[in-house]
Amino acid sequence: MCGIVGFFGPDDVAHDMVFGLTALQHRGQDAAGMCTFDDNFHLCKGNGLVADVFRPKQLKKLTGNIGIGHVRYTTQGSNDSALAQPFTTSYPFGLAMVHNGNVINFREVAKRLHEKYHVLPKTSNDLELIMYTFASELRLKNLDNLSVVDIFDAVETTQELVKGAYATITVIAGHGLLAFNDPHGIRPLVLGRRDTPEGPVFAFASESTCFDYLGFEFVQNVGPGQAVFIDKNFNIHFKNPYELPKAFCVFEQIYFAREDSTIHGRLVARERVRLGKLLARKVMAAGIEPDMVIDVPSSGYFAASGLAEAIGVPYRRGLVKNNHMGRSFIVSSQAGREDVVKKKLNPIREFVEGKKVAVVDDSIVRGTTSRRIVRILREAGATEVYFISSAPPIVSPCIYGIDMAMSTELIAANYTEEEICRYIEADRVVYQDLADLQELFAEERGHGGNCFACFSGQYPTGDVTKYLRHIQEERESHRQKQERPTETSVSAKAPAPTEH
Ligand SMILES: O=P(O)(O)OC[C@H]1O[C@H](OP(=O)(O)OP(=O)(O)O)[C@H](O)[C@@H]1O
Ligand SMILES: NC(=O)CC[C@H](N)C(=O)O
Ligand SMILES: [Mg+2]
Repeated sequence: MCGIVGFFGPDDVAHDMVFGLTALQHRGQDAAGMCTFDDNFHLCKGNGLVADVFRPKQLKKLTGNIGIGHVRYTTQGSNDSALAQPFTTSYPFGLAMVHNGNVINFREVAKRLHEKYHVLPKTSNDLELIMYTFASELRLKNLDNLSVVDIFDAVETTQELVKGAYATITVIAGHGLLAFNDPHGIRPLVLGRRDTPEGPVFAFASESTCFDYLGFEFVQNVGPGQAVFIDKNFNIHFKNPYELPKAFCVFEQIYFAREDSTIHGRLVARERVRLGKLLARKVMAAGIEPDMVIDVPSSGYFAASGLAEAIGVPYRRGLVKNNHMGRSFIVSSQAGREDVVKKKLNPIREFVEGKKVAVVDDSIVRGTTSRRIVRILREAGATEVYFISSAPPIVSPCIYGIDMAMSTELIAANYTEEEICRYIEADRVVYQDLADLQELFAEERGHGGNCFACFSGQYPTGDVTKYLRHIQEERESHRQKQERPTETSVSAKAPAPTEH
């Protein structure tokens, strides 16, 4: 789940882009990159966080009033710095592109590019497939007199050929800034504007939180299949009117997106509180009577506060997060994830000692976090620990940009709730019901529809049987290179449940 930005205004954009990318750091920690254009492309990218990659020396070189940026969470290809985004190609015009998502028919697209256009991508990053497909279609147009219709036509063909999830931003050198979405609009993308005495600055970003930091006004979400083009005179053009998506990733609302972002009219923080309140019915039906509700920082907070309010039990922050640690789930190896979880969270003994604690997290995916948390809460003296997930059990792989492509690593795909409870050594485990989640996010409420594939196994992009296999093979080939097995690793196979 990468983060992307694109800026176009009267002055240099690199500083705004660093701000924007920093606000999106939660979407990707593997690599960061930026590309600006004045009379040439200026590209800076590498592995690490935004603050590591863009030092003042590099920023000075990123001149130009148009540019794109990326923070990467790898879902295709390796973690090698050569695969960091953006990517550029010199023909036609000079294109620089970033994307968030995952191309599922990557083998077919690569084959077509090779056979029809004799293109060989440099890396196995799926972004290259989107970029070269778009470039190959664009170069068939009248390049001496390129029109917006030509650009949108090339976008449309790209959207027909490339399947999966992709929110993209492209600099077309000398022409303008283009953003387009996959036909289902699975990933978020928003357009903002800031007026300055020198003229407007337009920006695209994965999440609206970027605009709050930078004093931009939110203009609109980029809808499913929609394309938006800002031309060199700062006129704005739309391919298709905005429509609500029918398959927006619900896991963005549950975990990925930042709480202060509003996506398709839904404030993420509010949705998480609602998810927490919704859990009350199940918690009460389970006969659980906690003395206090605590959250797993960071993403469990709003659901925990919602549940506490709904069941009338005090909420306390019972676990402290080391603010210098990032997210654990998006680390690419199991050893790395375990290391982050260990360093990240510490219980406040005096709050939890002698208490029956309901600990709320947004999700249990591989069980890395929950297992550790239950253990440290018990060590801190909690008498009972109930682990409560605001997401339903994750039983199916994601092929749209979350790196959980193999069902073998999803604990709920392999074990029953009782077995999971034993494995994480909790007294009770309570999951959100999928039906309740679907009701809460129901389309008729006027916010569009969602993709629930990781909970339901129903994929919105048609029959994906062969793509599931292709993606699994692709991920396995990279895992084998980078995984070090550890004692508690659940990545090769979900854990064998143990008694306690
Ligand atoms: O069952 P697991 O495989 O451990 O995955 C689920 C955990 O990972 C995420 O936390 P993360 O540390 O990534 O981010 P956060 O700080 O936003 O909560 C999520 O919020 C859960 O805590
Ligand atoms: N999570 C994402 O959006 C990843 C984008 C792309 N598939 C990559 O691996 O770079
Ligand atoms: Mg978490």
